[in-house]
Amino acid sequence: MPDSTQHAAKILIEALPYIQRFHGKTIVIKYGGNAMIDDALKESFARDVVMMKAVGMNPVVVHGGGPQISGTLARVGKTTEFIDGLRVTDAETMEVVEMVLGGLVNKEIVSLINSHGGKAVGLSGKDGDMIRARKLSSGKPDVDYGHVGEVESINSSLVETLEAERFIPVIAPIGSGSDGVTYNINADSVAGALASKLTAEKLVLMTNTSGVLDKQGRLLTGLTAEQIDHYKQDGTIQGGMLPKVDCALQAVQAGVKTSHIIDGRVNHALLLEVLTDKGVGTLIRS
Ligand SMILES: Nc1ncnc2c1ncn2[C@@H]1O[C@H](COP(=O)(O)OP(=O)(O)O)[C@@H](O)[C@H]1O
Ligand SMILES: CC(=O)N[C@@H](CCC(=O)OP(=O)(O)O)C(=O)O
Repeated sequence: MPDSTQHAAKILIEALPYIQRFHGKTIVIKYGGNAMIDDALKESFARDVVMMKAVGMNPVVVHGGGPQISGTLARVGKTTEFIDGLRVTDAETMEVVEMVLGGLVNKEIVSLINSHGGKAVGLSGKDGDMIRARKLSSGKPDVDYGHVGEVESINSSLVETLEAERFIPVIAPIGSGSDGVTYNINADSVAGALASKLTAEKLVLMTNTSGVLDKQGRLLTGLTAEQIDHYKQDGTIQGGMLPKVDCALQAVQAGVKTSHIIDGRVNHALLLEVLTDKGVGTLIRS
């Protein structure tokens, strides 16, 4: 056998148990804005999602786009502020967030997946009344996040219908309040809540670090609830990593089998995580 055929056969043999184990199972993937760095990586992500669907898994994509929102705000001369990893969102910022996430970023991902042979459908949490949100309180008297929301409830019937028809849902993290107000929700939180609602097999959060790192920059390959608490208190975990570990933990506590924080800057990181036993990031257990 030529070397390349042997190599492909070896990969397939390694992947087979995972393909069987995850057949028909839902895997919620959070694709962070920081992992959408260049065209080659975006292509690799789209190929991985299509491949997962082709072998019988049900990938559901929730995307971010924080850097893309910040870029557009800067172009229109608007400053933006993050507190504990969340963007303080006034009414004008909310309009930009909805345009960038629900429009540009969502449709770019849908097009990429479709150009690789998938059948992606782009949605925001408003479609099918999927994400009911309420205003998020900062818990501090002097901090008002504005239009930042938290998930109140999820109606997953639209996602389930799409999955059953072999579509790949691609969801922008925007929700409506019962008061009709539009809310900007951190994409990690939406992915976690959706994974819990769907009792997904896995929640995979793709970001721009090799996983959760300790103070010396070493990868923490596994984290429990107690360790997360400890690393939050001593400041090891901060900023954008805070909503990530919180929702990853909530998801496993709600019945999702495993949550993973992985490096979206690595080619085919998603397939490596799902189809091999090479741990490529941080695994979070309840
Ligand atoms: N302990 C930690 N390990 C890794 N990254 C951390 C840690 N604490 C804070 N961070 C920060 O969290 C960032 C990831 O969050 P964020 O920028 O919101 O990414 P994304 O756009 O993928 O959601 C990392 O780039 C890093 O700056
Ligand atoms: C409330 C809040 O912070 N919302 C995020 C939504 C997008 C997001 O989560 O994007 P990433 O995953 O790329 O960071 C924001 O406005 O940036």
